[in-house]
Order: sequence, then C-alpha cells, then structure tokens
Amino acid sequence: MIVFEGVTKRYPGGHEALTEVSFELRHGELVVLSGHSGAGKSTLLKMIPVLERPTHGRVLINGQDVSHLPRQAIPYLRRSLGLMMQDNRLLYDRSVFDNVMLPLVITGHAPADAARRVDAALERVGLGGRGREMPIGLSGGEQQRVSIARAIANRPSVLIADEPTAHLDADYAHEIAQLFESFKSVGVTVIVCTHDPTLFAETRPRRLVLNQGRLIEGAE
Ligand SMILES: Nc1ncnc2c1ncn2[C@@H]1O[C@H](COP(=O)(O)OP(=O)(O)OP(=O)(O)O)[C@@H](O)[C@H]1O
Repeated sequence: MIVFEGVTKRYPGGHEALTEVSFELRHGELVVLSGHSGAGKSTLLKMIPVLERPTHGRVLINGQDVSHLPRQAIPYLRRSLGLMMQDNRLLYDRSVFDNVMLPLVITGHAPADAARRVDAALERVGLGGRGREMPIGLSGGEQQRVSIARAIANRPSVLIADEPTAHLDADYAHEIAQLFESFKSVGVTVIVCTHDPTLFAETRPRRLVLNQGRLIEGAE
C-alpha cells in the first residue's frame, strides 16, 4: 500500500538526505524506522504526506503516485493520513477536545460528526471524558496520547509518527508503543520513527534502518 521506488532526495544546497530508497509496506503493517541523527528518517516520512518530494524515484500510496501530485490534490491525500510530525505541538491555550477537533474543522467535517470523532478518538487513547481539560494539566504521556488522538480522529489508513516517545519515561513510552500496536488490528498501517531501540522490543516488528540516507535493513 506504501511503495518507495528508488527515492533520492537532494535538498537545495546539494545535501543528499536519501539515496535510492526502495521498500514496500503492506496494509495494516507496523514498521519501526530508525537510524542515526541526520540519517534521513524525517525526510523519508515527509515524502508520504508530500511535505517533501523526491528528487528522483516515486512514492506510491494505494497505487497512486503522490510524488507528482498536483498541489491542490495534497489536502485530499492528507485527509487519509494521520500525522504526528516533530513540530506538531499541542496548542496550550485550547482544551484537549479542541486540540483534537481542530484538524477536523480545517478539513471541513460537519461539527456534529467531528465532535463524535473526537470523542471516539479520545476514548481510543484512554482519555475518554478528559476533553475539557487543558493540555498543561496532563502528564507527558497523556499529552502524547492527545497528539495520537488528534492524528487518528479522521480515521486514517496510515499513521506516521516521528519520535512519538521522545522526552517520555520508559513506562509512558511503553504505553504509547502498545497503543500503536493496537492500531494494527483495525488495519491501520503504522510507521513509527524512533531512536529508542527498546521500544517495541517485545513484539519485534519489521525495522527499516537508514544509514546516511541509504536503507541498510528492512527493504526485503
Ligand atoms: N529542509 C532542509 N534543507 C536542507 N537540508 C536538510 C533539510 N532537512 C533536512 N536536511 C538535511 O538532511 C539530512 C537528513 O535530515 P533528516 O531530518 O531527514 O534526518 P533524521 O534522520 O530525521 O535526523 P534526526 O534524527 O536528527 O531528526 C540532514 O543532514 C539534514 O541536515
């Protein structure tokens, strides 16, 4: 369902962040992306919602080549994706409910339908009934779960999480990992980027490992 075909990314200025990266992810698969700092992990993730485009090669999602998608079609693609990117912080002047609701409002969901989805997403991450609280009053792990709720509220078929357990202690990180595991059973394809080798250690998911922009493990 997600296919990278010989993807190379050269940023303006000449730095090659990805070199000839190819792999295929199946529907409902959970994969862990790792590699040293600067290996190209965020760049790879950004290709999926077309936050970046390949210099060479193609990215296919459900058979559609998104690397050449016209600008106006990008919002439609993003509606089917759940994104937890590194710079998507929670808004601290809005309630938990409003944080999860905001992307749904932006993508044009009717308010009543959006509110139902928000409640369902908060329930899914174990924060049912906590919507009126402000993020600042929640623990780090709970705040991350709000970010997950925000990413899954539109019921995405693909969930992309860039360092979702950064700054969390081991217990919270483990909880978040279990939550990601649970999405597999409902057919969501999950890509988690992490520096933490102990995360998912028990379930041993497929690992994609980048080294200086090249995929050195997990291509199959
Ligand atoms: N917009 C950009 N313009 C120029 N170079 C960039 C840009 N974004 C990333 N790079 C460079 O591309 C390389 C890969 O960066 P990327 O953020 O994808 O790595 P990463 O594996 O996610 O690193 P980290 O674990 O530190 O977040 C780095 O050398 C980085 O400096």
